[in-house]
Amino acid sequence: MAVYTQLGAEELGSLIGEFDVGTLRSAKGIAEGVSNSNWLIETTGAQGHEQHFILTVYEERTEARDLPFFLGLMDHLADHGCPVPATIHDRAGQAFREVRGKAVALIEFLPGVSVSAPTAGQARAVGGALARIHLAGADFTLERANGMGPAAWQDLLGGCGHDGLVSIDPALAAIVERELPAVIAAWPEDLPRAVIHADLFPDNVLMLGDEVSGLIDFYFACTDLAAYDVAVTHAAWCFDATGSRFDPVLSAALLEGYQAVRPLSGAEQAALPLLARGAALRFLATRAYDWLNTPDGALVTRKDPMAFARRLEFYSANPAVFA
Ligand SMILES: Nc1ncnc2c1ncn2[C@@H]1O[C@H](COP(=O)(O)OP(=O)(O)O)[C@@H](O)[C@H]1O
Ligand SMILES: N[C@@H](CCOP(=O)(O)O)C(=O)O
Repeated sequence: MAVYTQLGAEELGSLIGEFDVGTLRSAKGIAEGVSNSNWLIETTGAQGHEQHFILTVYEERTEARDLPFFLGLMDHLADHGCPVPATIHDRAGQAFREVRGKAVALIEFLPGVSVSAPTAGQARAVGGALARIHLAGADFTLERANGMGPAAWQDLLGGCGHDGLVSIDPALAAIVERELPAVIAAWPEDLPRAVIHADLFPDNVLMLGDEVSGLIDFYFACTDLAAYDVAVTHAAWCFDATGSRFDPVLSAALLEGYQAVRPLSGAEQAALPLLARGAALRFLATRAYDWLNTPDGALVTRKDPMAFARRLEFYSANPAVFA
């Protein structure tokens, strides 16, 4: 359930009144998502034709100081023809406002559904869409460091401690103690950089058939290695939900789709096995930390860290999947 901030009808109505989108007709809380509060908003529309939007109230995991980067990037990519929702600016031209001390933005609604069992055609389309945002972001002027890079994995997994990891699964501490130092020691710094999404899981992609109609949830976007984003997307799309079964057909399709738009250099290709181990560690780290630190009864559903420990083991044992 992702509506943490309750807003009354009057409050929503006056908030919508700050934008040139007509008046509020309905507001439905959206259950999907974990980080922020989202509503599907319907208005009478500025020209009298009904319109739909997403209203997002940014909760504690999204820093307001990062919003000019995230929302500016979404506008930039939308302007460059990528299937990314643009921000609706208020009458004063601002991309976000404040309500109850929290930042809030009105965002273009895009059609489509998030798939749970992707086809090869869908994986190919996602690879292509990822490559297009990497290219289109090249002239985006803002930069943001990756707050979920190797130093954060170390902090988060260190914060779990050996015993905490063992309490999640008896094998987990040994996997982390073997993989984390090895991946960090070999982490490349000299590969091409881009503005990356950094969290392009199936739930952050809207699809209509085999077409990508929306890339959403840019709230981990940052400036980092383009090939690392390929590795994150590979880890997110090419396994079953438990991380137990790798799908070589999806893998080939995703990589082909990406390379048809932005071919990887030899150095990027050679780094993919290591970058994929890093991607698996990144999601293992946040999931393990949340597993141990989310209070019982919290609204957020904890995600299984072992699903990424299994991916990590797979990538470590099978570097040839990227050959
Ligand atoms: N621009 C959009 N167009 C259509 N649906 C959207 C849009 N943005 C978000 N959604 C819907 O809201 C849900 C939650 O959004 P998301 O940004 O993933 O939240 P969170 O940051 O909390 O994970 C998505 O799964 C999707 O169903
Ligand atoms: N994709 C991450 C969790 C981040 O949640 P999101 O809803 O903001 O994409 C994971 O699966 O661990």
